[in-house]
This record gives sequence, structure tokens and C-alpha cells, in this order.
Amino acid sequence: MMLLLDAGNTRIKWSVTDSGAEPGAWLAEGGFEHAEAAAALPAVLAAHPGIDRVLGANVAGPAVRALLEAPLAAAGLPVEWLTVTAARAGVRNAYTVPGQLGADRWAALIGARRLHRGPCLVVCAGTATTADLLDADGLFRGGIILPGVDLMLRALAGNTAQLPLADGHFRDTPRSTVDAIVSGCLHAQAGAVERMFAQISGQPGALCLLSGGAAGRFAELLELPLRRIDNLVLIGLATLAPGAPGQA
Ligand SMILES: Nc1ncnc2c1ncn2[C@@H]1O[C@H](COP(=O)(O)OP(=O)(O)O)[C@@H](O)[C@H]1O
Ligand SMILES: CC(C)(COP(=O)(O)O)[C@@H](O)C(=O)NCCC(=O)O
Ligand SMILES: [K+]
Repeated sequence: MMLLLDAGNTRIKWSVTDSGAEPGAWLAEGGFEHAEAAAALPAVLAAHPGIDRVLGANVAGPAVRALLEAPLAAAGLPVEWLTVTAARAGVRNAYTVPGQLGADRWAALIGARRLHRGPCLVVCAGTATTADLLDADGLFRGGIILPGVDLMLRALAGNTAQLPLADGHFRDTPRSTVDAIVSGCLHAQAGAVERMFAQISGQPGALCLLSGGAAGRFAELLELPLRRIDNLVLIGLATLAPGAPGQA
């Protein structure tokens, strides 16, 4: 039985899965804030005593990595952290320096390849938003990084005299400050995704896979073939586990 960890810059997402189970068929799943790791992880282990392996993707830095490793080490469980390479599980990494790519993006690409064999735009709407192009033959051609929704909202509130941390709504023609701010930030997210998707929209089977905690903020704005996938990073990690069906 495996514990999978997606350590992002806002939250830790986790799932428990039986070795050999279909990626995404979780026995349990959840999330917690970085500071809750010392309490949350022992609770997960206590609830699932059969966990004998931990696989993780970390993009939140060494301090968060240590926060996660400590309670697991106390339970005799080392964490196998995903390292980003030039090729894995049918995905090839065209990054100029392959190891520079975030492990979450790499795991999400591997998960996407597992779920969809055609051309794909893999979007993770998290602290940052990423949109990564995966060819029908499994080549990750490259992708973009932009501030996530909350970062955009906080940037405006924190760097202007008159703009609040907006809790407005998306409008086609915003007529209040908070709606103007929220609409602008959501257009920025959806526009970036649609512009990236335009590179593959003419290809048969082209699909956008959208994951991440902030996905729901702009999913319905997207005018493209879309599949919402919860925890694509964890699906990628599960795909890499030995014995996982369809593992390449
Ligand atoms: N429980 C939640 N409910 C609603 N929105 C959330 C929740 N958790 C995270 N978010 C939103 O998603 C973003 C973080 O998503 P997540 O995919 O967890 O990011 P990361 O992988 O960067 O930690 C936050 O900035 C917030 O906008
Ligand atoms: C872009 C990211 C910050 C996204 O992380 P998240 O928003 O999920 O916390 C992360 O993938 C990262 O640190 N990447 C390393 C640089 C790169 O991918 O080029
Ligand atoms: K940083």
C-alpha cells in the first residue's frame, strides 16, 4: 500500500492506493497546509497501517520536504521523491535542462499520458498556473508558468493604493472594482490556457486536462475540449509505482 504526496507551494495533497490499483482509484485522499504536516501525516499512517511505501513530488522547497520526511521517518518510511529526467513512463522532456522542470509538472505530464494518448495541454491551476504541451507521441514540448489566481488578486491588493483583495465575480462587462479585478484575473488565466491550446487545437484528439485547487475558478470560461482531473500529480505518481497497470 502506498502513500502519494504532492507537495505544492500552497498545500500538500495526498492519497493512499493499493500497489497495482488503477491510478486514481484511491483508498483515501486529502490535503493539509504545510504547517499541519506533523499532525496530519501520523493520522494518515494510523488510519492506513498497511502503508509500506511513500512516493512524492515536491516543489515547495527543502524546509517543506523536511517537514514531510520527519514524521514519516519516525514511522520507518523514507520518501521516494520524484526526480525529473529526460524521459519516463512514455513521456520525453524537451526542457533544455530537464531537471529544471518542476516535479509536479513532470508527474502531471506522466499522469496525463496515462489518461489520454492524444495531443494534450496539461494545466495545473495552483499557487502558480502551468500549461504544458504534450504531443500525441509523448513529447513534452514545453510550457508556461504564470501567477495563479490568488497570487494575481493578492498582487493587485498588495501593490496598489485603492484596490482591495477582490471577492468579486466574473462579468462580461464588469462595472465595479471587485468585479473588474476578478474578471481581469480570470480572463488572464483562461486566455493564457486558450492561447497555449491554440497550438494543438487543429490536431485530432487534442484535449485540455485541467487540475489543481484553483481549477474551478476559471474552468467554465474555457472554450476548448476540457476534462477536469482531480489530483493529476498524484495520478502521475501512482503511474510510476511498480506494478501499476499500463506502466511504461
Ligand atoms: N480547499 C480549497 N478550496 C478552494 N480553493 C482552494 C482550496 N485549496 C486551494 N485552493 C485554491 O487553489 C490554490 C492552490 O491549489 P493547489 O493545487 O493546492 O496549489 P499548490 O499545488 O501550488 O499547493 C490556492 O491558491 C487557492 O486558490
Ligand atoms: C511552477 C511551479 C512553482 C508550480 O508549483 P505550484 O504552483 O503547484 O506550487 C513548480 O512547478 C516549480 O517550482 N517549477 C520549477 C520551475 C519550472 O518548472 O520551470
Ligand atoms: K520562489
